[in-house]
Amino acid sequence: MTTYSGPVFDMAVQQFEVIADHLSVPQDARARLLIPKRAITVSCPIHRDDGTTAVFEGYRVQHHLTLGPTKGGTRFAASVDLGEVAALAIWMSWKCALTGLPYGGAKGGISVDPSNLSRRELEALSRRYMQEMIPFVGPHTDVMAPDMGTNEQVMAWFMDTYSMYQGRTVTEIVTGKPVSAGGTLGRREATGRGVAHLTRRVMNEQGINLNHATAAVQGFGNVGSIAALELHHMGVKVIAVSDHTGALYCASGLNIPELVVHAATHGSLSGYSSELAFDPQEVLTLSCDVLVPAAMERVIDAAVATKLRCRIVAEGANGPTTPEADLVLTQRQNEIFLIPDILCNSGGVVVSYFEWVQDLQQLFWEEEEVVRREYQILDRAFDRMVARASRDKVFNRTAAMAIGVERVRGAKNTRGLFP
Ligand SMILES: NC(=O)C1=CN([C@@H]2O[C@H](COP(=O)(O)OP(=O)(O)OC[C@H]3O[C@@H](n4cnc5c(N)ncnc54)[C@H](OP(=O)(O)O)[C@@H]3O)[C@@H](O)[C@H]2O)C=CC1
Ligand SMILES: O=C(O)CCC(=O)C(=O)O
Repeated sequence: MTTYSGPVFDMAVQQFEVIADHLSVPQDARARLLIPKRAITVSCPIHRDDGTTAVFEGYRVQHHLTLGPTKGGTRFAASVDLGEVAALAIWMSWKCALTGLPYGGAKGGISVDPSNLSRRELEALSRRYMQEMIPFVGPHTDVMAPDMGTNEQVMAWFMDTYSMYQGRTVTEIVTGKPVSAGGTLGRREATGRGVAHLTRRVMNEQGINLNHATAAVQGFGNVGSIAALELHHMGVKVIAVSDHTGALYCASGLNIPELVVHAATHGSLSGYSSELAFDPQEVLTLSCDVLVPAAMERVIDAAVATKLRCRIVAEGANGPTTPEADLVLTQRQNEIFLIPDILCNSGGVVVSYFEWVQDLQQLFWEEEEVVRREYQILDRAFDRMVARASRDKVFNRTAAMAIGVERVRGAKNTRGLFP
């Protein structure tokens, strides 16, 4: 029995069971690997601008502490609940283990639609959330970062709130901060950049000419917009993009640099062009070389997976593909190459790790070095996944997760029963 529930948590469990079966993990050892170590639920009251008081529920789940502090983003979205956050924390563990980072996984969030808050309300809520979390986080316990609905500014408020409590500046308490507040060069771009780097690698290995290739991107936030921009700079025609306000399509390729500026200025893709407007449902099943889901979980179900008309799925989002869709994609793996989320979007946490290391040492790197080291770690993890998939004759997600789960399991077994 567990306190966690919901479709996203169920999905994390289903995925884990596939890996546990593959690795022949005994039934009585599975809960120890899967069930999170700690879950914190807090209520965050704030004064609204109209003088009323509102209370928002916040969460933080720390999956395991076996390899070091826990690490993971903080999501502000209406969908957030304990089950979703727990699933995301579990996925962070496999991701950090796959890439060889000295972390367990964590994730947090507040059940709130941030677009309904003024900037003052957002600051009050961010500060209150961190204040409630102070007893449970720390640079060597649990280090937060951005995720959906949060950004560098929110991280700066988190860092400032924690630091005021400590009576000194503790930049290493969160990553994804602005460079002016102890952040690293290259973190804002890191996730999308990593998605594009791995996509280019697969295109090169599959003999797909980048200058003739097309891509469709769902989600135009931090991950989706940077992935689209990087692919555009590599010569790929990005023919469709979407956010929650709608989608845009242009067969000869969208002007991505202009769209990035539009989205930054207007807060969404809305209002860019009515002539290019397109059905958002169609973005995932467009005929293209690369599909980048970079928004929500569970958008590729079995029905969508059957209809996919791309050659590469580069999972920028966490958990965009359901286990039922994985069965379809396993059957279609000769046609469609999957770059699974825990590898594809891991550039974000890899550069967060660099930020934490730089903050601890107070020694800062050039952006070139950040990017070079990011790609080196991604390439190594990619090589390991491909070798494992070929050795065990399994789907890419199974191979990537098996490496992650195995590393956590190995560390737990070596340390003994209790960590
Ligand atoms: N930020 C990071 O470093 C990392 C993020 N991720 C994952 O990447 C995904 C995106 O995160 P991030 O880019 O940071 O989040 P953002 O909040 O910056 O952007 C999310 C984007 O998704 C869009 N969106 C939301 N719902 C829908 C929908 N139903 N259809 C189409 N678009 C939608 C949003 O639109 P709108 O703005 O209009 O609401 C926005 O463009 C998440 O799964 C996150 O967990 C993974 C690794 C690291
Ligand atoms: O940068 C980090 O620490 C975590 C990023 C994140 O939340 C993720 O990879 O899903």
